[in-house]
Amino acid sequence: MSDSSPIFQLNGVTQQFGRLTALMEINLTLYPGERVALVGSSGAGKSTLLRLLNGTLQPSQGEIWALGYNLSQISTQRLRQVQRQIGTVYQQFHLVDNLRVIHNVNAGHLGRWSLFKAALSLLFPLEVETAHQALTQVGIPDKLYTRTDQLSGGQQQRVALARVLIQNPLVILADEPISSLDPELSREVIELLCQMSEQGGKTLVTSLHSVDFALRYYHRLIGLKMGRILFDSSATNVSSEMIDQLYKI
Ligand SMILES: Nc1ncnc2c1ncn2[C@@H]1O[C@H](COP(=O)(O)OP(=O)(O)OP(=O)(O)O)[C@@H](O)[C@H]1O
Repeated sequence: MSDSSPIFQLNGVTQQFGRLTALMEINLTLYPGERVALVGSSGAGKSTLLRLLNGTLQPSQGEIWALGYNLSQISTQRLRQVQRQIGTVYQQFHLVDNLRVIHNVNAGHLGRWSLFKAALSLLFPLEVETAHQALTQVGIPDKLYTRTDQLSGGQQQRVALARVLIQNPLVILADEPISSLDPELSREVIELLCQMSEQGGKTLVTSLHSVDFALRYYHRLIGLKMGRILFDSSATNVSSEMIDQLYKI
């Protein structure tokens, strides 16, 4: 894959859940280093699109290419290799609450570590300095040994970001990463995500309910409405009419 090859390409992708069509005939190309926000009402298909991109969902129709591979035609082993290059951050953090922070951060190594090493690290934490550095980058270095469920929501989302830093993927997908945070923490988390994308040259795709954040921090906005792409535009070209149309019932 050359630097300018698409990182994702979707050709005629439709996603059905029983009789419900969550996404309809999506054609989309995303390039390395792009910062893309997915916006649209609840149920528009944003999370479904992210699950298709990280290969946790297979499309009902169409093709998904990620990092040069057609996801429905590769071996399980190759799929795991591709997925190692795609880090996902979720609204509900997806952390193990009763473990200390260091173990949740070290989960970023899991795609590379053997089962033995992973089990050993639960008893005697490995790569402590690397975990500490990642936590320093997200602003909570002192929480290394705190139990995860003793942290605030904003701090837990930072732990999830530190885990992605450790995973060091080519792509970061973030599914409504700020919906359970207050406006100030939301801004900090979005700024951290953008910083991670910018410093590492990583592609960032984020689903967001806040159009303001999308316009302020992202290069490209994709407006999804009832499973279709209503617009796909640079942030500077998104007009208030386009936003009104997106949220109009
Ligand atoms: N596993 C599933 N089984 C059945 N229906 C599903 C499933 N996942 C999503 N859907 C449906 O697909 C549609 C799109 O859902 P999706 O979660 O992608 O929307 P969204 O834009 O992310 O919404 P929100 O902003 O509320 O998270 C919705 O109608 C949802 O109920």
